[in-house]
Amino acid sequence: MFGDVHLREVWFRYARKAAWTLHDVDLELGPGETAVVLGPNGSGKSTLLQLAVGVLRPGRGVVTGRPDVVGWVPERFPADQPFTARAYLTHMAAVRGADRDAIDEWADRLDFAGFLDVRLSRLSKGSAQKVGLVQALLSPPGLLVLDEPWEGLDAATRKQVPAIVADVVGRGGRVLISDHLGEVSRLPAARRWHVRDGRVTEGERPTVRRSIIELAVAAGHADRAVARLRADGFDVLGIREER
Ligand SMILES: Nc1ncnc2c1ncn2[C@@H]1O[C@H](COP(=O)(O)OP(=O)(O)OP(=O)(O)O)[C@@H](O)[C@H]1O
Repeated sequence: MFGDVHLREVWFRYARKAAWTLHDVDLELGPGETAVVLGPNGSGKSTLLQLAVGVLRPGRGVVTGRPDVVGWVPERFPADQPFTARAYLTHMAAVRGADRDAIDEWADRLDFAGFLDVRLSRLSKGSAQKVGLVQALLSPPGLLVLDEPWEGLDAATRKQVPAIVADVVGRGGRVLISDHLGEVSRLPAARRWHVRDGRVTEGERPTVRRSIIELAVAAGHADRAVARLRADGFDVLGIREER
């Protein structure tokens, strides 16, 4: 979990001799940090995210410090597969060495439990996106990459995105999110990376000054306390058990 994910002098193009889609990209994202990637359609936001995930390789430069567990939710979950959501997620949990209970926990949290036994190809776009989100969260990711998470999801799940981000950064993970709907206001403490003309520039760092308060509650009440704090708009940065 330690250290920055670093895109070092990264250049990328989709074909040899084509124009560079991104060039001179030098960015770092540290543990506990969130960055929102902003930019017009076709500017290269998804490309940047896929370079960070490792599904695209830079033409020049290198990405270092990528953690072992990377959760990636592409813009569109590929739902044309002949499995039920549960069979797919069970397989993904086995591949990732994740606890199977995580499937039911996330399905409950995202109000998706009733769809677990439906075939992926029969799910609505919003439900398929939830499967994509759950597979990315089965093992707590050191880097979570969400491509336009607000777009495919229903309103109730959209509201949960900041809490999911808070969970990941609270465990020392990093989160990278693209956003062309202007939903970034839901994440006031996030850094902003602007993609334009193939370059990525950092926006002004958020200036929200925060006070960090540590609380202790009886272990059995932790979930309820966290839910209430989040409902009141507070950032819950982390939860740990007393030894
Ligand atoms: N597989 C590909 N092959 C060739 N060109 C591609 C490919 N994927 C994307 N591009 C091109 O690369 C550029 C950047 O695309 P990208 O999808 O990264 O932009 P984006 O900012 O995420 O766009 P949007 O907001 O519309 O999702 C665009 O000109 C796009 O047409």
